[in-house]
Amino acid sequence: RHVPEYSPPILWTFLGLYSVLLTSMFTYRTVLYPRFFSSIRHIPTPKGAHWLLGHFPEIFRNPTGTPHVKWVEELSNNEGLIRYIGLFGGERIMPCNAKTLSEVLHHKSYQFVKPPFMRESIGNILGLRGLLFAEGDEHRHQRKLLLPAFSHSHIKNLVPSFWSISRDLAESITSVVAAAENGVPVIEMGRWCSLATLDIIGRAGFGYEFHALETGSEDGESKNELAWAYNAVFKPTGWAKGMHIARIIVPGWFLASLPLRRNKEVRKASQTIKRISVEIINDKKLKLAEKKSTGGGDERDILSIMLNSGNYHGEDGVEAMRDQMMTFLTAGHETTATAMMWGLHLLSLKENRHIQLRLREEIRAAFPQGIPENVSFEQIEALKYLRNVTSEVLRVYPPVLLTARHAAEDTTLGGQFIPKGSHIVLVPWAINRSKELWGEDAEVFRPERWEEGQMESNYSFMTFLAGPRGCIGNVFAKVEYKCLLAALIGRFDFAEAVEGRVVVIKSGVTGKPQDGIPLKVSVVPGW
Ligand code: HEM
Repeated sequence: RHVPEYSPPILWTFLGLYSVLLTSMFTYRTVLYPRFFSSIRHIPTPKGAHWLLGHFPEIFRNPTGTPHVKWVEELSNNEGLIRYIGLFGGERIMPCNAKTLSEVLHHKSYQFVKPPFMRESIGNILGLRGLLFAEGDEHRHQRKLLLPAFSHSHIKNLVPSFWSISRDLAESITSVVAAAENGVPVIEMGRWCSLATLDIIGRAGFGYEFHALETGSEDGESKNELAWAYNAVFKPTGWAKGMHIARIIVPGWFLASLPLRRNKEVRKASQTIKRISVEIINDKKLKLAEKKSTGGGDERDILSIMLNSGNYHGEDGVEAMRDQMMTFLTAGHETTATAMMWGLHLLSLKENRHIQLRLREEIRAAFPQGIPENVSFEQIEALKYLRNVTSEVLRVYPPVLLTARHAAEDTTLGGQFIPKGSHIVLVPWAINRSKELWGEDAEVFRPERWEEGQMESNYSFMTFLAGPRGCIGNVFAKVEYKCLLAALIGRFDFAEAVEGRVVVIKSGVTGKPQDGIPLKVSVVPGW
């Protein structure tokens, strides 16, 4: 006022003050708060966090989950919680003993909810109104309704479907091997496994035939629209990681609206999955009406249960059922296909050759007449080595490497105060490979450990998580997996296409091997 020639215009004053304020806030949030003020700063934190980028560079450089395995080891006296720092001071809490895991997964499972970023990133594919994203009473209600589709007695009835598709898979691969002109062919098995698990969830989950295997060409490509859509979404690319980082700075809705090729692909895939889900619902309605008119029986697949419950009315009901179908289609097929990829990879390694041979011996001894037309639940369950191999693959390579939760209210974990809004990271990969829980050879693929009853508690094996929000398809998946593996290992020998190839995990919704699983496949005569 007194010396106007030295006073900046009001706009500059405002912008200057605003910049000072923003810089102070940013410095406080990213540098000062996590070090000096955060109420969770005393939780053991791995060394080496960058002042601005936290542990992010280490997470970014390494395959998903591997820094977490190291931290669990380094901070072994951590009282069940480890804190690490993401980009710009974002704190993450990782529960890592039975007590804290049981609190998050069991006793307080509705206080630790699915975080908003998960809805934004995968909701469009996994169905926002389905079981995976439902919370509180809505979740309890949906889970109770759907449980009969996963009861022991129902899973037993599904074994013939699991087996017949496993046989179809073996026959398809046999044709590819037979058509090969130059010796032992190299086949990318991942695509084939994905087609088989899609057919299984179609038939066993919804009473619907996708015919994905039938339309598979020699390289495992399928003309099936749904198989295409899932392949587009789940193919392991660096994109998922890139989007994850970008989401820290830019809102998810904005990223999704950018005119990028990947966004267009995902949008098209999501529309295809939605359209086909509605077609299946309409088809099922007709079938159920026909059955009712002929006095037909009580169907227990996921879709029939929903339709018969009387809970889903009108257009809104169709939308809710469609989302549920998307949840089961996605959660129930890519996970098992990923586990199959790792299983075949592990068994094809030279150092695991004896395991593959012993497994084949067990399968052939149980079915000496050759690949059977049908098998029963009891026959599959009687194969003890198959059970050990399956459990060990699922331990060493859990398809869901890590997942997240968000504290919906102020709460505690292991006696430590956890403020509302805290980010929780659950890392099956790190728990399943913890030396404290599994011994010095935790990283080694050794099926025999399951005979020794080595599992310390239900919280040592986190592949399916646990508690009310653990995988509802746990038993379904294990039996399905055993059928697929038995049919393939019974008939074929698998060897690495390139001996000693380093297989890198690419993490998307599931942690898949980058570049798939190309294997030398040959038929072992006599089965
Ligand atoms: C090897 C195969 C499988 C693995 C490793 C697996 C793993 C998991 C994991 C880790 C979760 C918890 C995710 C989270 O809360 O963040 C989950 C949830 C779920 N899974 Fe699976 N899954 C498999 C197969 C299946 C199958 C075959 C089905 C269905 C037929 C299925 C259906 C579901 C559903 C509906 C949920 C949500 C449960 C809830 O929130 O109540 N999964 N699965």
